[in-house]
Amino acid sequence: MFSSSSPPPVPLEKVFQYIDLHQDEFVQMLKEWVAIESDSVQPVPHFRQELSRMMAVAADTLQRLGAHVASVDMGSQQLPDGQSLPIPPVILAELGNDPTKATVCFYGHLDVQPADRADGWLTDPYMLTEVDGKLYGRGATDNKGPVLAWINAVSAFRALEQDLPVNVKFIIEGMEEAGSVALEELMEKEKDRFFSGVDCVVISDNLWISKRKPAVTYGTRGNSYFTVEVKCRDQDFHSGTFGGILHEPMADLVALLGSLVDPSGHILVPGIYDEVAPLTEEEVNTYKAIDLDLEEYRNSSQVATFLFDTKEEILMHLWRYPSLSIHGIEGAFDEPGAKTVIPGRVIGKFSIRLVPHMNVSVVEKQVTQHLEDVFSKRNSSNKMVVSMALGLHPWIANINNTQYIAAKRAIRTVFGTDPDMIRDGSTIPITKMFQDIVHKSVVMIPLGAVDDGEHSQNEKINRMTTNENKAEDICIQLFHHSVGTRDTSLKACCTTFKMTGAGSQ
Ligand SMILES: Cn1cncc1C[C@H](NC(=O)CCN)C(=O)O
Ligand SMILES: [Zn+2]
Ligand SMILES: [Zn+2]
Repeated sequence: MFSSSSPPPVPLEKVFQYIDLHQDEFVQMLKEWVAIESDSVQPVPHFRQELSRMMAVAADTLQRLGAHVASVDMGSQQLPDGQSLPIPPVILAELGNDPTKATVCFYGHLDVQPADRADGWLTDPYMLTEVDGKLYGRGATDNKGPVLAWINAVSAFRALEQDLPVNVKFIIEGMEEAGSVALEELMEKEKDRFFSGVDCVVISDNLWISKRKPAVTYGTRGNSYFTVEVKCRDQDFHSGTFGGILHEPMADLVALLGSLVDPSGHILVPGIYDEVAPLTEEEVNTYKAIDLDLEEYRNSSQVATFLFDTKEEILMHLWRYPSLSIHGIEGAFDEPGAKTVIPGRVIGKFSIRLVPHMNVSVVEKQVTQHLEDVFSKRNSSNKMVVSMALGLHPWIANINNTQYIAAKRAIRTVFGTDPDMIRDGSTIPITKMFQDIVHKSVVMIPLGAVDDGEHSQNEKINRMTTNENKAEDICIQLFHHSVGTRDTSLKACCTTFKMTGAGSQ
């Protein structure tokens, strides 16, 4: 239980001032972190070296803060082609272990999506560049900026020799963008060790849905990621000397991929909607309350027309219905020019975003069965292999949990408004592990803006969160807010930090 307006336990003005004065240093640090090409998606040794350098830099930063830091060796990853690559260590760091204080555990990741200037970046993706208060660079918003924001907030207290109102733990990984490889084993191992005593888990790895209104996130979709290989032989063919007498792998694959979803976005895999949670009227009302300007959303995403016309339908199809996306074809000819090849072996990649109460292994069976049915009707002599490369569960939180009440109160303090209670269509694999393995509930406090361009070209984070009511003023930014319920008696630690790099303009 909370007292509704207990004053913050430390004089926060000094902390805010410190943050304002040191923001250029924080941006400089982000620049150094962005310069590290910690790409976990492309499985090549160079990037894995960059990843371990990234984790070492972060471990060092936390150590200098006075944290007790462990870098946990995660072994190596076996790739389908037989190659083995090192997995970057996971950082487990602790600062403070006062049994009278609540313990907040922050999760973040320091790996990034691939980025290549040639993909259409206006600036070097690994060189943080500020334009009009926007800090462009790969990982700026996903997730290096937010991780640093949390570290900066702690460092402000340390620099001012102010007692932190909570104990803080950090778990920081380097494989999130690759599906958090091997993380589950670590969570099992640490559930009664590192995570014991944790009162609340906070993740800042998603975006607001609005440009104006801050948000708290209570659900994410899961993901089942499939590869479907169609093979005639390992080498390509000349289409002049073989075209006309072969079952072509690409033709099979295009038909298979074409059988997955209809033009309205409806997934064609039989049974796939069977377990989707039924929609209640009460739930529809929650979408009505969300601040989403469809016109602005369309414009900022540069999409002329979405599949749906209303805010409620759009939100439901992002958050509470599954979706199927086709990602690419390995082995296909994808260069400019008119090469006359018949690829001998191709691998299609697609994924289905999962929602409550869909089950990963049921979906795996349904998809495999569907593809086998479609393939067998083609009477192709090629070989088809379907496999599910990732199976990540959907997550939904109970928004009546104490940390949601705390998060709302923190946002009200900083922004003078209640947050939108949102879900997110993407997946943060660790969240469900916190729920199912460690039995800790998670609150997500997004720090990024709706137009930050996660995973896209010209990813950015804003230097400042601008509160509309305060126009050009430097606005207060939410960093960290926590409520401890360590004893049966109420213990509310309401702490609000300012930071650089949060929110939206
Ligand atoms: C790697 N991977 C494969 N399937 C799902 C993922 C995670 C990835 N996570 C995010 O983007 C977090 C967004 N803040 C995603 O949802 O695509
Ligand atoms: Zn992320
Ligand atoms: Zn990401």
